[in-house]
Formats: sequence, C-alpha cells, structure tokens
Amino acid sequence: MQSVMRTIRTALIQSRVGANRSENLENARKLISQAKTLGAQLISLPECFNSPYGTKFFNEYAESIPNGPTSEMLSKAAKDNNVYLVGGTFPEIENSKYYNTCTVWNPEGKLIAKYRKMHLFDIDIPGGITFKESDVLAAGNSLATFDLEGTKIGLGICYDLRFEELAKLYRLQGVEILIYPAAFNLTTGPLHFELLQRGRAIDNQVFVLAISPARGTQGYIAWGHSQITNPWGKVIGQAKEGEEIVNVDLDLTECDKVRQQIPIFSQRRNDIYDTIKVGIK
Ligand SMILES: NC(=O)CC(=O)C(=O)O
Repeated sequence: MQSVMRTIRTALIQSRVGANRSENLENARKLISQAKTLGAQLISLPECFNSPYGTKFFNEYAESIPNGPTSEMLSKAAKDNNVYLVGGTFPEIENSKYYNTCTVWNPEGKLIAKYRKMHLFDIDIPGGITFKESDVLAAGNSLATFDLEGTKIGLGICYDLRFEELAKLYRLQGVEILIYPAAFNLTTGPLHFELLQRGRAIDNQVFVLAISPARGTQGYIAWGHSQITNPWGKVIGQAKEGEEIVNVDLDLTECDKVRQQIPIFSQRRNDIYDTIKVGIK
C-alpha cells in the first residue's frame, strides 16, 4: 500500500548567546526570519537562548510567562513569520520558584504549549564538569505536546534526553517528533549528544530534534552540533560549532514505515516485564 507523503520543513537555529538579553532576542528574531525564508514551518531555538547558561544567571534573567520581553518577542516572531515556533528555553519565575522552561507559539502568536525541564542537570565529573541546576531551579512535573497539522510533537529539555522513560511516555501518547532544546558541554557532548538522540529515535521510532546554542568562548561552553535524527536512527541534519541554521524536510511517512516494518511496540513482553520486581539504586 502506498502511503501519503506527510512532510514538515523544519529549521533548528543554533544561535550565539551572550550576556545581553536584548541582543540575544534581536539575534534570535533575525534568525527566525531567515529560517522562514528557507521555507521552514516549524522553527526551534536552543536551551537558554536569551541568557548565559549557569545557576548564577537563572534568577537575574527569569521572566514570567507569557508577560515578559522574551515571550513577547517569541509570540510576535511566530505571528510575523506565520510559523510554529519552539522558543528554546529561558528561565521562568512563578510563585517565587524558578524553572527552565520551553514555550511553543502557533502562527497566530498564541502560546500553545509550555514544558518545564523535568530532570534537573545535577552532575559532577571531576576534571570535567560540575553543575547543579537543583541549587536554584524547581523541576517540572508534566509532559507537554502540541499538534502541527495532525502531527503530535513532544517536548523535553537537554538532560531529559538521558531518560528514556520520558521519551517512551510521549511515544505511547502518539508522538512522532520529539524536540529537545539542549546545551550539552565539551565533556559530555562529544561522547553522548549524538548517541542519546539516536537512541531515543530508535527506541521510540520518532524524529528527534535537539537544538544547542552556538559554541562560545567563556562561562559554560556549549557543544553545538544541533541535530536532526530520523525514526531509523539516521542523522539527517547536523550543525558544526558556530552559529548556523539546520534546515531539513521531515518525511513523517518514515515513522509509519519503521513502525510497520520493525513492530517493537506490539512485540513487547509486558507479560514478563510486569512480573519482575527490581529496585534501582
Ligand atoms: N545541560 C544539560 O542539561 C545536560 C548535559 O549537558 C548532559 O546531560 O551532559
């Protein structure tokens, strides 16, 4: 049987991020217009695209949503360019708590999804990287999806990529694309960034998009290498380190094909898995 072509043209914006919020917003605004000229319908920005990434910056740059300069820019950019815009992440404040939050805006400029990073980035690699988001941030407790012309899209943020349980829950909700704004670093990025995305894509037979800031020179240095992976686990678009737009057509019929040809979701042995009790230390 011939399947009907379902395509979404997407653009990942690997923007440069500095200390000046207005300059970061203006740079992102220009790059969103540029991505639109490439024909993109679905445009995504990086994690912490309006501020440096670091626990000491979260409260200084935090805004309430949707009443702050970052939300205003994102809403207007989505409307002016008539696109679905995944607004990377920025620090959010609500009821005196801070979150690392991703917002999604539709072509009318309306906020249609909001996701708060669920797994906070607390790691300690001596000689590599130590980071403790939980010193300042609260974790989100909810999944978030949105619909783009019949395609269901799920959201995660950076460290969430490491938790396959989250990706699987999205797949079970019918998601075909997972989008992760993500600022991996020079210790974990080269080893894990590409592989984790390919793993989530293969496990769940979904497209995976991850969007990094461009690599800077001071403070937290992002790995770059924003990436698009198809449901077979093949990398179909990848940035280098600098500022760049990655522009690719997503052929959603690939989800149908791989799910039909390798039907792992109907082959699971829940009759066995559900009987085995284990504790994870
Ligand atoms: N920055 C993150 O949230 C995650 C990361 O860099 C890693 O998991 O490694």
